[in-house]
Amino acid sequence: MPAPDKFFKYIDDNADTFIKRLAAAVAIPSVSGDGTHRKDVVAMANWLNSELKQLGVDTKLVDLGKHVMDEQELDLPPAILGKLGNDPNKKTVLIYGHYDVQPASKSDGWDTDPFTLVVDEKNGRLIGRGSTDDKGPVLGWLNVIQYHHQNNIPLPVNLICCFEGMEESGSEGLDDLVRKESKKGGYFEGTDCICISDNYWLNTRTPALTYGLRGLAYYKVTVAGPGRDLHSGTFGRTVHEPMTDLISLLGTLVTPQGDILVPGVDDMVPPPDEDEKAIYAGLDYSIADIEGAAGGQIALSSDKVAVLMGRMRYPSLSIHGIEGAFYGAGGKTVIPAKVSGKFSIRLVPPQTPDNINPLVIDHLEKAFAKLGSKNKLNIEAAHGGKPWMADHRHWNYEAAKRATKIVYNQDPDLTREGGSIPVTLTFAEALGVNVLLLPMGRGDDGAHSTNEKIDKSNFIQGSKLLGSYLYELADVSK
Ligand SMILES: NCC(=O)N[C@@H](Cc1c[nH]cn1)C(=O)O
Ligand SMILES: [Zn+2]
Ligand SMILES: [Zn+2]
Repeated sequence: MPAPDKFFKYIDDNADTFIKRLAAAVAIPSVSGDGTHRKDVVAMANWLNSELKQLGVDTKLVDLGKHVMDEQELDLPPAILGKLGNDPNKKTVLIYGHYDVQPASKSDGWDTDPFTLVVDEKNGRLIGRGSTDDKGPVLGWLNVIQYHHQNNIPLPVNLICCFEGMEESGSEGLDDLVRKESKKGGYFEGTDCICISDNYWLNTRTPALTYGLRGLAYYKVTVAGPGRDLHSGTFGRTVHEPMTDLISLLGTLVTPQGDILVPGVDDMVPPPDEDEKAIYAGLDYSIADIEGAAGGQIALSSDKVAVLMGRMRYPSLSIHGIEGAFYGAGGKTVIPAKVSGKFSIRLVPPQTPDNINPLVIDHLEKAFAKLGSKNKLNIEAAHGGKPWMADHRHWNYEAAKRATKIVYNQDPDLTREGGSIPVTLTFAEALGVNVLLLPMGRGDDGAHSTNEKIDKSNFIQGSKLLGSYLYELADVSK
């Protein structure tokens, strides 16, 4: 049975209430990558847990232990596990999402306070950190549950929830929990399929289902030498400068055209055949889409297939920042004593952090040796995850295709995502079931960026899509 009309009407009628709930979630600055915000991440867990409980979900908070971040030992935020329904005649779907967010501050270039949801009625946008990644989609599930709870209607499937607060910082602690709870007698036992809403459409007009994610290998490379920051007038051309060494090293990693210079990394990936290229050629996508989403006319190629393959089926290396460098206003003439460059590589099959790390470390050590510097080099392979691919001909995808057609009256694009959600592969391997990525937001939402938004229509239609997917799941033959 498809989702009833009164479900769709309920979502439309309650849009303002749902937006208020999203505003309350955005107001909690649950930045997992900044230790000073850890109490906020925990506050967000408590808030979400309490909302779920009020909607009749049987939840528990799971302590994931401690970890060290920036030389400080911190409690990991809890995972929230929940169950709704336990009917042996229904399918059981596990939904995953995250309640932590990327850092954001007005000084990064936001037009408004990132933690105050701005309802831009003129453009139909809800602007705030986490609006699309991933508080909006997580609350989309709550919107669906609320309709059933308030109307005393059972869900068409049994639901198991797993929400975490460390996704943006390597999902620490979660893999062990997923493996433990996937065993016989564990919390996730009986799961038939998984749905994750934590990525984006390719463009701004075509809904998508996603069957692949790139993996990630994240690095911190530190160069240190002087005992303290130095005056460049007194010490310039007198000592080996850490910043100069680091810039030289970072310059050996990738070309401005995106080719990865670490020997062996690009070569590991087999070239596409003509059939695969035809898949990319058939996607509803243009150079204007990528340039619109990037906010500049800066695409690496004017060939749509080349650009899509760069995002979906090739690795990429990005340099993110330099810790310890002078970056403020004014012209401070300092030689920083210790600087750390941060970069990451998005991985595609058959690449994994285990087979990429030795190549990167070997390359950096050789490049540093060539500099002839007396400074010291330290290389840290920080968090990472393997790439993931799923079978998009599976009934889980069929249910989502039908739901998309019902809600949007369109067939979805079938995409591979350039980003990473490392726990996806852990779920797939530990439970041995199909995983579907069902994005809610658009390609120009600006996740991780300034002025992150979700369109109001995507939040509302996306909530309908999640609900409709559950009804189609109940119907589809296994
Ligand atoms: N929406 C998924 C997402 O944004 N994932 C992050 C994961 C990550 C890893 N390190 C920091 N964040 C991504 O960057 O792809
Ligand atoms: Zn993210
Ligand atoms: Zn996310």
